[in-house]
Amino acid sequence: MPEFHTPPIMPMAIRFDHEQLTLAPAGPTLTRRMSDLEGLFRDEAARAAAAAGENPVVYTVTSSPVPEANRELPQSITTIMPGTTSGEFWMTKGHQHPDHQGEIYLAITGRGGILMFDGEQTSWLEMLPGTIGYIPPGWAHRSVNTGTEPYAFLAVYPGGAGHDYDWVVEHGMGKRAFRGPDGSALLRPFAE
Ligand SMILES: O=P(O)(O)OC[C@H]1O[C@H](O)[C@H](O)[C@@H](O)[C@@H]1O
Ligand SMILES: [Fe+2]
Repeated sequence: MPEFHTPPIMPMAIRFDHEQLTLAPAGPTLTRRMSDLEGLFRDEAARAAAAAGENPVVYTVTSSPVPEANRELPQSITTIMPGTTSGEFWMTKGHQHPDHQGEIYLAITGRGGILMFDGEQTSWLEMLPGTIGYIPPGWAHRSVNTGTEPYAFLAVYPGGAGHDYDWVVEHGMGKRAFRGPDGSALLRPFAE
């Protein structure tokens, strides 16, 4: 059998803690605060003011030890806090896979959505606990918390796909998700 790592990755069981929203054994984790999201919300001035003030945590990503390497299938739990910035729901940065490969998300808790953009079309998937969202190759993707509790999902993705954040800065995401009058998500044109 070919070996891709030193030491090789061995079969493993990964435990998901539904209360803590953690994986064990654990791999890398990251925390993204408002200061990490420059230029991504419609109201950049409001984002900058929040970053200069309390600088809240917007989301965390905790991974298993499976590496982001070709042919591996790493997993992560992303937890997005509830909130809005000038009415726009809190969200992940969003990225395109430089190597166009698909990805799946499984919603675990809370309420959210996946905004996808292929450069021409926008797609929006409602994500409730138990929903599996499929992201086809070539669709940039951003997750959004549309509820009032933390929204968490499991992602399983090809380890060699990579993360291109500049693509989203260059092309946008087609639409943005705002809190509508009744509290539910209202999609508006990206630049409106
Ligand atoms: O990378 P972001 O756009 O900030 O999204 C946060 C994370 O969401 C999911 O968990 C993906 O599988 C991760 O690869 C990604 O890093
Ligand atoms: Fe991805």
